[in-house]
Amino acid sequence: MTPILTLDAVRFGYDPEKPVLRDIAFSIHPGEVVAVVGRNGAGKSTMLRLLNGLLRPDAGSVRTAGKDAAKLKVSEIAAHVGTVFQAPEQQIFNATVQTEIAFGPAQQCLSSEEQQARIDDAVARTGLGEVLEMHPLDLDAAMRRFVAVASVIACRPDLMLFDEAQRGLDATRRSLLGGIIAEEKAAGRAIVLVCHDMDFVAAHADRVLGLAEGRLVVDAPVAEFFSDAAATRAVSVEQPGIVTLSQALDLPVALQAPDLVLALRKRLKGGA
Ligand SMILES: Nc1ncnc2c1ncn2[C@@H]1O[C@H](COP(=O)(O)OP(=O)(O)OP(=O)(O)O)[C@@H](O)[C@H]1O
Repeated sequence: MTPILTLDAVRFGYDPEKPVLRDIAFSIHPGEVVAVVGRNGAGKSTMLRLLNGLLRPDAGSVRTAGKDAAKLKVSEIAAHVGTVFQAPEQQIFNATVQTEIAFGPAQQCLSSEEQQARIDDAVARTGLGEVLEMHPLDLDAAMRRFVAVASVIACRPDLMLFDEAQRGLDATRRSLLGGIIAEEKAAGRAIVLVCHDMDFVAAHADRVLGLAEGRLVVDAPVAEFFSDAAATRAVSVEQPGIVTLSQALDLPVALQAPDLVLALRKRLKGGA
């Protein structure tokens, strides 16, 4: 399968003499949900900015949709890579929720019917139907986040970057965001989550990229990563409670409560 995006031997430093990221190499394929983890300052947000072209590597290459990203403008990369930034107020610039969500599809070569269909779909899936005429910055922080999410999903990019998009959301909205991630994955789009919340990673990611000391020290399927104490230690994250519990019960690694319940039921029936 052709990757959506490939990094090869990427090095970057805000001061080129002091690289924040070194020798970074990985590819992202359609339908993957990839979590980027690591301690504060490990370089996660910097890596996202290399993926969406806001930063350019000092060495190495980024290929986006099969092309050398060095030859693409940020706007050309944005047609393939959409970003929900940590602070949505930094990306929101329209006076109503409706016009904010409509902005992206209007930049694409789409019929007005297709634009409207994408806007309606994004509004319905993010639950913003009641606030379309409001100024996005008059909404609470969680709703503002969903305005940013709706603006990105309405563009249907190949790859979406969510920088701590789950942070501060209540259980209902976390579940709404998780559902959107699953729907986008099912539609063959890829998602990168920069995330400090390991329960969210366990529930929604397929694969983990772990950064430490500016290097990619983990690239593993999520269950394998959380089962490996040395790997979680290397990137300074804790195992989610559900993984600790399944290991304590000597069951296969569960990433969500229903998996654990299933494994327990199987054991009680004498099946495991
Ligand atoms: N605009 C900038 N100019 C100079 N240095 C920066 C800039 N942005 C980040 N840094 C530095 O680069 C390093 C990596 O920062 P980055 O924000 O990418 O880490 P992070 O893993 O996303 O951290 P956090 O988990 O706290 O968000 C840190 O040492 C940070 O201080």
